[in-house]
Amino acid sequence: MAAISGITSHLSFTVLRKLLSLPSMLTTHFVRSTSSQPDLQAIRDELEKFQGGSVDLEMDDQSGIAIMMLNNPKRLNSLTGKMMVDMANHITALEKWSLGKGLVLVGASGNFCSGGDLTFVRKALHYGEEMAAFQHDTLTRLLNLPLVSVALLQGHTLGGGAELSTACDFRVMSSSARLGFVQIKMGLTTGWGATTRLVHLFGRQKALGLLTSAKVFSAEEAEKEGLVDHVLSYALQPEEELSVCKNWLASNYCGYDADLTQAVKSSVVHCDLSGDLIESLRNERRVFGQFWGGSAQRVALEAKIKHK
Ligand SMILES: CC[C@H](C(=O)O)C(=O)SCCNC(=O)CCNC(=O)[C@H](O)C(C)(C)COP(=O)(O)OP(=O)(O)OC[C@H]1O[C@@H](n2cnc3c(N)ncnc32)[C@H](O)[C@@H]1OP(=O)(O)O
Repeated sequence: MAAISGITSHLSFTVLRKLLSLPSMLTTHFVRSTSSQPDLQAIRDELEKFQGGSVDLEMDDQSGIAIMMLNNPKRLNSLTGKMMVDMANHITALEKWSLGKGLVLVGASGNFCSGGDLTFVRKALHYGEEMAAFQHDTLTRLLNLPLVSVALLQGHTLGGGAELSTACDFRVMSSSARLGFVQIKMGLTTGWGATTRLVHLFGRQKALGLLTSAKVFSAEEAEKEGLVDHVLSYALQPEEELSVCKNWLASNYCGYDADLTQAVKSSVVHCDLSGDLIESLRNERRVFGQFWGGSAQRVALEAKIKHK
């Protein structure tokens, strides 16, 4: 959304926005359908019946970085209903993790995720909008976690797997991996919110191209298109790539106190969601006031840091 300066422009924008009743691009709360409010608890109970695989979470208080692993390797980590519920539960735990700074979303056995588990998909053809409602809520919460998140794309990242990758702040890709939004080839549009996130991430034209072409990108092509933030060296083995990705996250984006890292991410999310510059600046001032004169600032001043 183009930057708007000045109070008057802002007021006219706010009025225009209300007149056009433009929906905010992303919301902190699950986007409620006009027809009814999905009962997420009932959907959770139903999805849980579709067993297979798991999503596992390791939270390392020492480093402040958690690893969330999609664990259905015989089926290339495609997601069953039970795995969707596992992921939602882990995100609830991460929302409360006071020592958290970062999250790596990875698939087991050197493969990210090849989308919805087609056995689950075939059994749940009556349950599409409910599944989508649950996944929209989960992936919006994932994207808005007060942590810096990165998806490690190895092997195949297809369909819903590609959608999962858009619900992280960054994407790191293995040099031999492939990434594609193939839903249109499956007779579908996106079911887990990626259309909204792709337009927000890359703009309308690029989002439209990704979704209508169903192109499957190599790592080199994905990097050239700006779809991923870093491509790993060819020399690495799959098991080495997770450790390299965790170090990439730690050294680039999780080098400072957890409370500061969480405050910065939360302010970025607040601005992104509010679509109201005055409100966002008000929130930013409130957060700034929490740290000004605090211990971290006093230690930094004492250290006479030179930012060379
Ligand atoms: C909202 C979600 C969205 C939707 O529902 O609309 C979707 O994500 S739909 C699913 C989109 N994904 C796919 O269509 C991927 C289908 N699979 C493939 O294209 C290939 O498996 C590929 C390219 C990922 C890998 O091919 P390769 O030849 O290297 O391996 P295999 O095909 O032999 O796969 C190994 C093993 O994994 C099983 N598998 C792979 N993907 C899925 C999946 N999505 N669901 C369930 N099982 C999957 C595959 O069947 C093989 O198992 P096997 O027992 O040997 O048959």
